[in-house]
This record gives sequence, C-alpha cells and structure tokens, in this order.
Amino acid sequence: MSSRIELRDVGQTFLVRGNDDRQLREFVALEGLDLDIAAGEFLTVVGPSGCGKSTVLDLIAGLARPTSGSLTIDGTPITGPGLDRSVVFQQYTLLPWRTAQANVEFALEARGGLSKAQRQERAQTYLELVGLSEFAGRYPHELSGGMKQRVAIARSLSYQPEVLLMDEPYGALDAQTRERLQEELVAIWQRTGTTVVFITHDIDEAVFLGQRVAVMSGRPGRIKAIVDIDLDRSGAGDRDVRATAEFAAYRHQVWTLLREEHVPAHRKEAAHVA
Ligand SMILES: Nc1ncnc2c1ncn2[C@@H]1O[C@H](COP(=O)(O)OP(=O)(O)OP(=O)(O)O)[C@@H](O)[C@H]1O
Repeated sequence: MSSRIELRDVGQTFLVRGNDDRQLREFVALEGLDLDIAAGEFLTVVGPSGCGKSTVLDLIAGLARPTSGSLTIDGTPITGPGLDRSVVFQQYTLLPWRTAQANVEFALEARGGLSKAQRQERAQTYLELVGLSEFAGRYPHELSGGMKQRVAIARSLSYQPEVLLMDEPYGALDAQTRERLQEELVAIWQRTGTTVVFITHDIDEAVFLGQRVAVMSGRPGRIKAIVDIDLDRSGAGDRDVRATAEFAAYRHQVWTLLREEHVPAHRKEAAHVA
C-alpha cells in the first residue's frame, strides 16, 4: 500500500500585489519542475526559504492545482485531495476539546466505513505505534509539543494513507524530541511501507530521514539536484548514525548544493564567466 508520484514540467504562478503600484502581477513560484517519487520511498525536500517546497506539497496533496504541467499518482491525475494522501503540518492541528484518542477517532469518523469499536481499536493501535498509549485520554493542552505532533502523525497514519506528506512537522520541536521523532518515523515507515514526502529546513534531518534528498533552487522553484542517501539506519537508537563519516559526507554534499543557492546572482555570474 504505497503509491508512485510523478510531477512533469510543473509550473505554479500566483497573482501578487506589487509594493509600489499595488497592481496585480504574476509571480512564478515553480517552473519546469520534474520529480519522480517511487512507491514506498522516503523522500526529503530541502531548499532556500520561499523556493516553493510547500507549494509542491500542496499540489501533491491536491489542495491546489498547477498553472501548467501534470501531477499523477499511480498514473492517475491528481485533481483534488483524497484519502490516499494525508498531510501533517508544522502546527499541531488537533481539536482542543477532544482527547488524543478522540482526535484520532475523529479522522476515522470522517473517513467512514468503520464501526465505533473498530475506530476505537484502530486509534489505540496507532497511538501505540507512536508511543502514546498511556496518554490516550489526555486533552491537547495536557500534552507536550512533541506528543501533540505524535498524535497528529498517529491520526494521519490511522486511516492508512498510501502517501504521507509532511510539511516541516518537527520545525517547532526541541532538538532531542526532534531526533527521537525522526527515529520513530523511520521505524514506522519501515513497518508500514508508506510513501513519505518530508519537507524540512534542517539538512541533518533531511539526510537522516531520506533515502533521497531533493534539493530545490528558488526563483523560480525547481529541482536542482537529487542526492541518494545510503545510510544504515538499523538500530538507530543505539548507534549514533549522525556521528558517522558517511553522514558527514552526505551532509556536506547537501550543504554545498544549498550554499550555492545563497550566493548573490552577480557572484554566480562572475563564477560562471571565470
Ligand atoms: N497563495 C499564494 N499567493 C501568492 N504567493 C504565494 C502563495 N503561496 C505561496 N506564494 C509564494 O510562492 C513562493 C513559494 O512559497 P512556498 O510557501 O511554497 O515556499 P517554501 O519553500 O515552502 O518556503 P519556506 O521554506 O519559507 O516555508 C513564495 O515566494 C511565496 O511568497
């Protein structure tokens, strides 16, 4: 249960207001963007701020339609949101008046097709998967930031989407919680075989999680390079994968690609001429 996603020559243009004349102008956010995501793959996406990462995710989620080009999932055009895809955002989007368990059940109610008992059981299973069985009866305000994000992940996984789309889901968390949740996510992905597309600003996070890291360039946004990551993440809890020489080499490779994006245009041109 996982899906192949293809983006072909995707462009996205927004109408924005100019600073001076307040006239509407076209702003090209994405142009000529090609990307293939294999079924069951874990792909991370990095790029400078504003390069269009969230825009790409919104398009795959079906929350927006591209101005040009095509997006398909298992060969079928993406025309809107669907139960085959689930999105986890940076902000914990939990219902404050429902417990952790009831928040997960709520998503299953919306999905339909399960009895109350089945929904309860499914919610328990996924809360256990993210290590929150003991906190099922707590309300969001009684949970830490990391716990709330784990409930959001449990909720997304509970209706068994083929594709999990994550937009900087750990951006608001402290470093230790973040690393723990990264390890949990890898374990969950290995168990479920879900296709994961994960956006992050953090190079270490991108290298630790991704089988491939897609590096985007900005203005207009497109895929600049794809870095294949071949790290042994087994037993990641006991072994500090992030401290290995291989990890550092991948990190440097991605860092260099991103660094080039921050070089001012006139210096890039000069480098080109030289
Ligand atoms: N609805 C919109 N209307 C106008 N412009 C938009 C809209 N959505 C995004 N943009 C613009 O498109 C560009 C890409 O935005 P997007 O949020 O995809 O970037 P991002 O790479 O996710 O940024 P960040 O890393 O800062 O979160 C930005 O310049 C943004 O201002």
